[in-house]
Amino acid sequence: MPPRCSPASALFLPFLYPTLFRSLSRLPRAGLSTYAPASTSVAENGSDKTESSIANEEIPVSRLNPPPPPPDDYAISTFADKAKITIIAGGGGHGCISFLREAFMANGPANGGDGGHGGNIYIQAVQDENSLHNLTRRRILRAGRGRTGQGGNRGGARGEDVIIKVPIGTVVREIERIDPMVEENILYRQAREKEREYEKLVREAEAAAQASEETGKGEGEALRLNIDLPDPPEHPNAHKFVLYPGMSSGERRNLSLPRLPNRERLYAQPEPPIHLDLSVASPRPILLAAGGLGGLGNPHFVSKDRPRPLFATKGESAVRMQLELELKILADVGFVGLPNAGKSTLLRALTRSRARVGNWAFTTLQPNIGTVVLDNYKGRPIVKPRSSGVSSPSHSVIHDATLGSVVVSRQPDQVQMGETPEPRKRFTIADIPGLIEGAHLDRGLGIEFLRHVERAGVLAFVIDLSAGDAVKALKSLWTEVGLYARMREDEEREREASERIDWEGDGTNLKTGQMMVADLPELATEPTGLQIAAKPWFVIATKADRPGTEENFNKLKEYMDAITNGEEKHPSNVEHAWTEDCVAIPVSAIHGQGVDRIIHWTLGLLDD
Ligand SMILES: Nc1nc2c(ncn2[C@@H]2O[C@H](COP(=O)(O)OP(=O)(O)OP(=O)(O)O)[C@@H](O)[C@H]2O)c(=O)[nH]1
Ligand SMILES: [Mg+2]
Repeated sequence: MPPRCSPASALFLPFLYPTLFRSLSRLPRAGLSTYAPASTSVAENGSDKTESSIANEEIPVSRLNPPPPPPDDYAISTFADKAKITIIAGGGGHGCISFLREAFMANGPANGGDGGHGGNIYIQAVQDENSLHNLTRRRILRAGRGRTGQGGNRGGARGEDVIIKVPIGTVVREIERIDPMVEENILYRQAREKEREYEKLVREAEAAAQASEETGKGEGEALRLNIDLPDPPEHPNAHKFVLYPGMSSGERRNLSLPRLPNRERLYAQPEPPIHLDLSVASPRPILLAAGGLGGLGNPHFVSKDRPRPLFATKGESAVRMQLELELKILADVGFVGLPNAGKSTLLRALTRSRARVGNWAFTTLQPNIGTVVLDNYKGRPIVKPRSSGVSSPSHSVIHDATLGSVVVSRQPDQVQMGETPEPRKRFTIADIPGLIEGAHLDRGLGIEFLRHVERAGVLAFVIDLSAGDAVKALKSLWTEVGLYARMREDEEREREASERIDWEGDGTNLKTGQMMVADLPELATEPTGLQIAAKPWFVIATKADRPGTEENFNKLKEYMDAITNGEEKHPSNVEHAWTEDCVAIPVSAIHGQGVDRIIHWTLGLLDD
């Protein structure tokens, strides 16, 4: 692998505004070590090349300045961050009707096996997955059905379980559920009601006949025979039985079905609506849909009066659910920037990422994640917690060419024992496709990708100093981010409102169609946009190696200072947004310069 930053590249680096760093008090002195202060200013060089489209022809090809990907590069892996799937748990297998038959034993005892239970559907967040594209292709996932029981008391096999593996950061929402057991329970209650009414009528007729006999009118028998009763209602559970196919019509007429035993599902079906935020790897799969119970074989119904039951029960039908999955990548830092600003180059400079880089807009079409390794994989503690004030100067930042990553390390003799909390060993960065002005109107690639930085602890706005007014660029980026935050808050409120609506009763009252709104606290009235604007943020002013960028940086720095001092409003115009310590850090990602500052500054913000 070529070195991250070739020694020759320093020759091309006239300066990175050394005088401006003094105000960045958070930054350790050691962190400044990779900067090569220069005595000449590029502005003085009088170069008028300030367009972002300037090709980096004079910079040697390296890991940070890779040759452009071929136009027919099909190596881009598929990525999906949204999926709608239907899951169908396995139904239970039917119970078996069978009798032992042996030589000299034509009519042996009942020996039908029970049906197998249906398979369950689980979900699990795992490290190895990073996209939902597999699920978007499958759409319907079914667990295995339980097998029917067999003669000779052999139970049916259990249906196979399905485990849906999703990336960490997936949010699962239930949209619709059809649980046949709930419907069956409602029908059962209605059928029982009818049965009770019928039993009452019979009892009343019996009492009238009894009374007539007692008064000596002798009409009791006649009355009993002439009772004008409706046809007896069907057994409430009749549909749950499988009948012996060889049953004679006489046997069918005299068949009296028993009450079914109360059976609990093997695994408790989670209450609706399911809402999971899988923000950490799940140690065990989480149950989404429980399989149906297997039916009972005919030996379960043997009694003194019924030695040869000619029926068994059917397996339970299983739950079907529609789920919406949304992947919101969980990175510690989110890069937000205009297209071609240099985000992916910066990600390469900070991590071992192989993100695509190209001198045109929308090179990145899907999020890239990189990990900044801080402990050289040796578990050495490295960074003091922020509460101790300014970052310790005892840390040094080096570019580890062998690891290809930036490593921040502390001298072993300076490791202090008993430090709490445990120092961070790595952090992750999400690089998303560029945002353009009007992205909220679906211009460019839209603002949907912002969901991958929505949950980041820190936002880093990557601004190309050679592409015109940096302050304007920052403002327009924040406008898009602010609009996105409001849109998300609106969506969240709508979802919450719809979850509060409950149909009255258990469904028996559906005629009235009355809605009840649960007695919950009032919903917030207006979206504030604070969800994102309250996050700590800073600006990474990149391509600082290009000539004529210092003035632009100066203006940006002034603007950032004004925000910190309260002279300027937060660029998103959101009230109470984070304006504590707004800085702009100039870097030259292509030369790997300034990236150590980003690491230190980020660590400071993350540990806050
Ligand atoms: N001179 C110079 N060029 C840079 C620097 N950083 C990036 N570039 C160049 O800028 C161009 C765009 O870089 P990318 O990293 O692909 O930009 P991006 O922001 O990821 O672009 P999109 O993915 O399209 O949003 C490439 O030609 C890089 O070589 C830098 O610090 N200095
Ligand atoms: Mg990119």
